[in-house]
Amino acid sequence: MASSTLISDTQPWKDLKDHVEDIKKTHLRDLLSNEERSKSMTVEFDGILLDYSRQQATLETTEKLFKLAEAASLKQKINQMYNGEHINSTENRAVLHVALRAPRDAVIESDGKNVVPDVWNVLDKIKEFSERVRSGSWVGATGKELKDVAAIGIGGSFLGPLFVHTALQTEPEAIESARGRTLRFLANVDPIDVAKTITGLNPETTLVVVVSKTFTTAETMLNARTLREWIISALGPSAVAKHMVAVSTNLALVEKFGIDPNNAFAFWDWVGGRYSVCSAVGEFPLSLQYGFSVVEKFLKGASSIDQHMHSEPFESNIPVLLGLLSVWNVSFLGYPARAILPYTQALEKFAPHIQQVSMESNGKGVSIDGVPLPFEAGEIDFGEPETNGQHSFYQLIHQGRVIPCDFIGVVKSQQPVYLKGEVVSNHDELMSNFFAQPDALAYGKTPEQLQNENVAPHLVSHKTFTGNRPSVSLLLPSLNAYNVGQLLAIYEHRIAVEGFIWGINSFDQWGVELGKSLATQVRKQLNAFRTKGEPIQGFNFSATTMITRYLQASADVPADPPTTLPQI
Ligand SMILES: O=P(O)(O)OC[C@H]1O[C@](O)(CO)[C@@H](O)[C@@H]1O
Repeated sequence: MASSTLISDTQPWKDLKDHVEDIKKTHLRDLLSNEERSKSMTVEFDGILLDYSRQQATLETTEKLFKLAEAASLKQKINQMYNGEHINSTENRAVLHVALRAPRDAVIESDGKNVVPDVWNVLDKIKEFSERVRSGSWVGATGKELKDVAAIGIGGSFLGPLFVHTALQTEPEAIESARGRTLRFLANVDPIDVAKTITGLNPETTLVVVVSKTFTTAETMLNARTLREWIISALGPSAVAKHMVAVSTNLALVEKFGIDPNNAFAFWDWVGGRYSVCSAVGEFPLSLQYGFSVVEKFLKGASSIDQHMHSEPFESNIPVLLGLLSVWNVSFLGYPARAILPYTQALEKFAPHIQQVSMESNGKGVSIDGVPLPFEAGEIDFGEPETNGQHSFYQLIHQGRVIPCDFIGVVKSQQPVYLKGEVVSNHDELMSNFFAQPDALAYGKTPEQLQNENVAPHLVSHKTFTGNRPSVSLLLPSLNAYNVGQLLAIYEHRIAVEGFIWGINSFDQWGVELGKSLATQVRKQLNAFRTKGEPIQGFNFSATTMITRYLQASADVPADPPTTLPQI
């Protein structure tokens, strides 16, 4: 274990700690009356507007945060990431998701090799293969076109692609290019998810894409074997070659599974699972559904933010500002959560994706050198598309705990609706809430205001809003593939910035291992009980009782059952 300095031991960290007292004396109501301050807290880049004037921060706070960035060597760490250094030190890997969306002529090196040509070889192969499937020149075992895709994968091999797919499903250009096609995702090992995925699909017209970086993830491999059985039982074993393809870094295991490695799409160990949506993990299924040209726009949007993140001074660098402010909220103001509130249904799956990117990256208890952190790192992320959340958890956000909020709005709706005679269009109605909520949180409502409104005295405290609740607002010009790419990259980089400041490794995930290995022990015992009647042993009283109860109550499950697939 090394003994490098923790960021909390540095003077800028201590200065910020002291500064909290000054900030506690302020109220957003007053801070927002300073127009100069507000003006300097808006940033615009490539059509995106960030307004962070509703943060509990003054210009002094941001100055101090920039000093903290300096103490954390933020610039050097960003450069190390872009230069392909092995910043994921516990796995001895580079972190180069930026190379996945770099222009064809860019040079990004990892271990002395420019990786961009490899990236584009795979992208070209994705383009070529998806065009063959989409044009009907690659057909299934019975000669029928493959109109439907079932992508099997979990975690980073699922959440990012699902978020992008959901965002594009209602986008006019994407709708046109996806006409007549279906893309579904199978993630959960729960057989109900298998049933939901294959319901209404015909094996004859379905292409199954197995997406797994390692090709060993228990859930994904069982689901892959299940859909292989679904194909084989309908079309025979030889159909697998036509109906199953893969995305993985482990091409040897792909072949062992029975998928022709020529029909596999590679990526590399320098792509973290949760940062892999721009690799074949997302690009291949999305390209099958929407065509490569749509996917390429998504990559270009992400690339634009990559360049901004790399070269823009911190004062106007959107991901850096967002990252620093998150650290301020979590580590100094003591707000452990963050609500992600997109005012567009198309971003329905954005918060679930960011939950993994953020919580798997920054949910760490030790520094990158293995030193226990004397402060909390990471955020609890949650969110809903609005205005649904307003009718669900906003009560707590307004009058209960303080939860810093990300308001994400879009200028032009993907699907505008105008009704003659209505006061505003449907999108204006939605956006009225986007503009109102941040101020409601910031200003609140005082007892004096309520008294002036003649509110009954016994209700005044119930109707009081303390305000002073921080948020940031991001306004996107529209939500096409390009903007979706921008949004993804902003959050990926913001989360990396937070980790760089906290001095943790945001690119490993050892915390997911323990539960997996305990499940392996349970799996063995379930099998031993069902096949040989062996008693449950090696667990504590609680687990033994629960497992035994489960097994006894499902004793009708045969020891060696015939293959059974969902019947819906
Ligand atoms: O792509 P794979 O190797 O199947 O892994 C899936 C997911 O499992 C994890 O390792 C742990 O949940 C994630 O980091 C990863 O995205």
